[in-house]
Amino acid sequence: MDWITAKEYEDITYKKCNGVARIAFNRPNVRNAFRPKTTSELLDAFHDAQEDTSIGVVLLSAEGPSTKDGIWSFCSGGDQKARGHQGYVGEDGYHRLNILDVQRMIRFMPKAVIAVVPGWAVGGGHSLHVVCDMTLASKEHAIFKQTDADVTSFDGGYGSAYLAKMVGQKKAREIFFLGRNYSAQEAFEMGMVNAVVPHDELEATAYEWAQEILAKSPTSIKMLKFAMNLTDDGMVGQQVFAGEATRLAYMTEEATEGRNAFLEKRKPNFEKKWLP
Ligand SMILES: CC(C)(COP(=O)(O)OP(=O)(O)OC[C@H]1O[C@@H](n2cnc3c(N)ncnc32)[C@H](O)[C@@H]1OP(=O)(O)O)[C@@H](O)C(=O)NCCC(=O)NCCSC(=O)c1cc(O)c2ccccc2c1O
Repeated sequence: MDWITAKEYEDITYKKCNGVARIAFNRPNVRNAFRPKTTSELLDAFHDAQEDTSIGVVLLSAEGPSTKDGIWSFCSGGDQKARGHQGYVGEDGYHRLNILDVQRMIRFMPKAVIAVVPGWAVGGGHSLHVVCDMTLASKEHAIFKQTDADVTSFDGGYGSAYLAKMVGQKKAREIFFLGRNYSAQEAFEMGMVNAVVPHDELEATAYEWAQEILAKSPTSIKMLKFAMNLTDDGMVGQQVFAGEATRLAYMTEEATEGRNAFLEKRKPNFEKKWLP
């Protein structure tokens, strides 16, 4: 794989290769905890990947291991050192909970996003893997854990309610109420991980999965993602799906006729356009 750096950041790395974008947490010595700078950088990189028509799949991964103790992490959630009275405090002094913006970006972006989990996926880091379209986990090092109820910073949206749709209500409550550690294999068995992969093969496997998706029709992948989101996303899910339906409608003859009629100041002629 010939990854090319797309943009330099402080808290993340951002690379591209053959239709795949790889966005990776890069604070391994604090288990890849995120602070407002991290989330701003994530939003910027995800936005770039969304706009780039050569990119079809995004891998959300992590650099590592920690240079302090050699331990691998995906993300340990909000940086507790950056947490103030109302939320996480940015360099500008304002309090933010903007990881939820990142979740929505992943959820609503018209491209597949795969979480590549090389180690700890904890708290808000656990919620991030939940919101990604698929998850691949390191057989040796991935550990899934929910600490939200330990630190009074709970994700009442996708991180918990959507997780419950994924693994079942009883299991989701166990994950949040007990805050235990789960191995990649246990996470796979409960349905929140797609595959358990030997650590050395994790990144290559994620890239291969991305290449398989890239061979499919982009419109189909987008519409299928939004269709699967729709039932859980209420009116916003309908809006996102319907927006793409409108885009497809723009491509019809009748849309051209409607637009031309307006511009030519005449009545549109939709005769014989009532398709069965
Ligand atoms: C992840 C761990 C279970 C790993 O344990 P381990 O024993 O392997 O490592 P250490 O505990 O010794 O950590 C090494 C090193 O990293 C620092 N660190 C780890 N995690 C964080 C963190 N989240 N913030 C800051 N620093 C962290 C740790 O202090 C050590 O530093 P040294 O200087 O001492 O070397 C374990 O580390 C752990 O439990 N971490 C905390 C997990 C956690 O509670 N995360 C926050 C959950 S809440 C959250 O993420 C969240 C954020 C939001 O913005 C939300 C917004 C809206 C809704 C919900 C949100 C939300 O849930």
